[in-house]
Amino acid sequence: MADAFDYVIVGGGAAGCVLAARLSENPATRVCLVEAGGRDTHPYIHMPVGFAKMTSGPMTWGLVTAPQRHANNREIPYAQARVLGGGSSINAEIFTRGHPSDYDRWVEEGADGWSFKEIQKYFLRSEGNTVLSGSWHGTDGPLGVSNIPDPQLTTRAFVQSCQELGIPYNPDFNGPVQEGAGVYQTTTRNGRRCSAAVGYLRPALKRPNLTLVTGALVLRLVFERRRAVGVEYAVKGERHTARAESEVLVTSGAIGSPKLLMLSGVGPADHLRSLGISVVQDLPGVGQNLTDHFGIDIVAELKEHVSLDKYNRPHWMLWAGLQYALFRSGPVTSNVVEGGAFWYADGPGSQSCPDLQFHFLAGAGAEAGVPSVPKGASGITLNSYTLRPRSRGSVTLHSADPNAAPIIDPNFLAEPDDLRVSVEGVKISREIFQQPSLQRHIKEIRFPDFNVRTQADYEAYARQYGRTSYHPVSTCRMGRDPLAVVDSSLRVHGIDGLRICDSSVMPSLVGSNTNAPSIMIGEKASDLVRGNA
Ligand SMILES: Cc1cc2nc3c(=O)[nH]c(=O)nc-3n(C[C@H](O)[C@H](O)[C@H](O)COP(=O)(O)OP(=O)(O)OC[C@H]3O[C@@H](n4cnc5c(N)ncnc54)[C@H](O)[C@@H]3O)c2cc1C
Repeated sequence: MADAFDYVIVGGGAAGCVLAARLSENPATRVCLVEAGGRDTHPYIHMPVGFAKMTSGPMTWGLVTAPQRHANNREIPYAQARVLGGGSSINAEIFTRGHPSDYDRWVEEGADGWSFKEIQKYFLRSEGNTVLSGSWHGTDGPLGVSNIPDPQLTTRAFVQSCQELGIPYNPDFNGPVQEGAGVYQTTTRNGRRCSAAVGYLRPALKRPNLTLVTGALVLRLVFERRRAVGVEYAVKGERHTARAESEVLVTSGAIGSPKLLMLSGVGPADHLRSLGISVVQDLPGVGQNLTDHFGIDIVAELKEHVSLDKYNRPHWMLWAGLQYALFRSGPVTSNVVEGGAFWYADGPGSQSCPDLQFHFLAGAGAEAGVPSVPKGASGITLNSYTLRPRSRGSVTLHSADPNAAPIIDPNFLAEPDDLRVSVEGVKISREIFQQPSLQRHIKEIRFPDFNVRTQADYEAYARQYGRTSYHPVSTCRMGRDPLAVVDSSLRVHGIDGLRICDSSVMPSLVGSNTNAPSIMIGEKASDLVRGNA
């Protein structure tokens, strides 16, 4: 017999953990959270620097893109989390929230009630900032946010180089002004990562009305006529059913959510039929509109060992480990991607808000698939992307087998403007590296090398080296148009008892990293479900 709950939540990622914690606040509500990955016990998750070790391997789904037509037909590694906490357990911990105009645009795109003014309270409710306060910041929320205790020398040089280039210092990217350069705040507390699993779920797990099932791949949603009534999942090959007497809430992320809907018969009818899947609801937008930030890295070799690469050598690694174990300080408290900037491809004033974001990594070769410096040398990396790309891709099914990876086609650089803005990002990155504060540490910019000079060279570089920035969204877009999948209360069009409550519902990509916005969606979803919104 199936276990029965009021709510079954599919996917214990950033948004799913928020929802499970909020809905189980009412002791009379029975909540079940089902996660495909394991518990978040690995030490790399909790040490901020561990991010660099987790962009491939057992805590990811091991995905790659379809050949990217506009990026030299490369099949690009596509890291997405498969562990409790989802992306919030393996991400780079950068805490940014987008620009207020991103949310106001969502309203124009059909998401009534999601203007910045209306959703800001959810950002504030989630945020437990240990440094900043005032009308732009929450201090009491479950999501710990703090400053990087001891930014690397090269990070500080990066922020100064930006200023030398004319990009002003900004101590708070989440305040009234987004533009400028500074050191990111991170989702950490007391020198440890604060994922949604740590901040939200862990304290809630002691509640008897909250059931957590991990290592459980949800195979399909169960429908009675047009109502979702539960889920079928597999643990170690054994099948189980969890019944939802109120609603099924899908929070499987921008890749996992459309995949699960399509496996369950909700999606583009022709595509589903071609795979032998019976159609419950024809929704052509499921899996469409995939949007992601296409990040392009430049890498320099340093004259001396003044970046985190120094700690790749065993004796320094041991030293860093001891410092962290004894004092919770030192390089292990770094999220690696310490520095950042928001700026303009065509110069200040060219847009009403920045159209480029930069990430400075105090090291080289930290992430899977990114070029590095010669073995034994130390390096630094600067990544940039166009904040609001126009290219749209898709997630479709390879087969009706729930264990098969879907076809992920972000369609990077399909739109000429994305290439143009991206190239400006690479040029500005190079200029930042050429300013005095960083120049004094740099031996040689290795990627792009000195052969990259003309516009055509830069375009070729972007096509060859660009990659995911791990921000897929919009594959189950909120809205009213024919390609919208959910309404502004996150209910799936045409189906009862089913909502999608994660990054996949964003009407369009926000101009920043996407963890805090996904957590905000989880917060607002919890109010929509409880009828408090
Ligand atoms: C490597 C990496 C670095 C990033 N860096 C940053 C950063 O520094 N700052 C930032 O703001 N954002 C960052 N992001 C993005 C951010 O983490 C995501 O936007 C956010 O986690 C999305 O939340 P979500 O709840 O929509 O999905 P996720 O957090 O991905 O959660 C989805 C969960 O559902 C589970 N799942 C999927 N399918 C099923 C199924 N069929 N059955 C059961 N469970 C299932 C998955 O295992 C996963 O745990 C990064 C992401 C990654 C992957």
